[in-house]
Amino acid sequence: MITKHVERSIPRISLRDFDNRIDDITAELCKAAETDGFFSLCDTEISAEEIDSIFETSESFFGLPDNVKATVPFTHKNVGWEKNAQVRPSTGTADMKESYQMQFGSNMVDKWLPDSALPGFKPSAQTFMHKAQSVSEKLMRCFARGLGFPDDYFIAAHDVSRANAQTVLRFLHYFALDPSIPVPPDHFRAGAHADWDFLTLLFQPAGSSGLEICPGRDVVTSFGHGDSWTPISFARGDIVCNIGDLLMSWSDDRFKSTFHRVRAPSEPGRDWFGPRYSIAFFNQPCADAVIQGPGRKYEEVTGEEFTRRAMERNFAALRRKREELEAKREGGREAGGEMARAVEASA
Ligand SMILES: O=C(O)CCC(=O)C(=O)O
Ligand SMILES: [Fe+2]
Repeated sequence: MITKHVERSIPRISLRDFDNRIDDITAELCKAAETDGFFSLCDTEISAEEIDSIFETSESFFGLPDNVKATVPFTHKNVGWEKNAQVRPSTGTADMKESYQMQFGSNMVDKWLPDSALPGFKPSAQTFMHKAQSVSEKLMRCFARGLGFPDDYFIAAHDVSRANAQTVLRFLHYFALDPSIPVPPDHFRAGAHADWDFLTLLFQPAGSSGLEICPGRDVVTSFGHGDSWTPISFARGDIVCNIGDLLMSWSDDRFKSTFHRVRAPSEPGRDWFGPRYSIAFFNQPCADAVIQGPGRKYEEVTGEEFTRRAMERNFAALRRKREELEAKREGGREAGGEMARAVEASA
């Protein structure tokens, strides 16, 4: 599919003087959530230097040999390391990346490398997770207010001090590509998807390009997206945030969980072909959190059930995509056969 690029700008929201400005910030956040579902944050408690430093930590992890990273493999508890293994239903092909996911709770047992493998890694990752959680809790307070819930309603549902917390910090490394070898059009660094968490915080070194968004989704139960994409750039030290399917559902579809992707570089001279690093913090509900919007549009579900259904929808969409690709390949083989017969007949 040919990409149509559309200029849009996402709002930049300052968290300066948060306690005194909470109502103004709430209004800005809700407006952003109701439109494109993406916004960037500045003046947070995470400094640009802290973001630089966590990228050094992430690069040191990815610099380890694969056989060391493979000692903490990805599991269905949504933690651990994977490489070339995440297939998106939108593409049917694996993202060109590796990633390592960490959590706060008991799912991380045996999923941290020993300190001798990467001295200081675990405490620096955990310190950063707590800072990202603290920024997230400010946003949760505002979104609760905006929806008419008590201020600490979403914070309690995402309590990372509980053993059944599911919130994730994800380090991502998209591989360097050779500019002389064109990437097929259906291959992406990260294929189009919507996040199924409550709210995602994204960090990038300034100047890394590739992230694109495609707003326009009306209901959380639909899987499709349009074809008008907008590139998003990051100012140094800013955090780009997006609403996930869980908050879209919890707001009765008022706040939008928007499709996004990371395009592969395609034009030497314009695009960056070197490695790309990013960090995502996914706010996931505790397994026993009870989820229902103020207007009760969707039936009440637990955090565990919501996640299970989101994964099921994802796998069903992936199955459909695989069948579609298989049918195309069969069609291609048959058309190829017809062509061969036609050539034979005309020879
Ligand atoms: O790397 C990025 O910029 C985006 C990553 C992302 O969307 C994800 O992992 O869900
Ligand atoms: Fe995402």
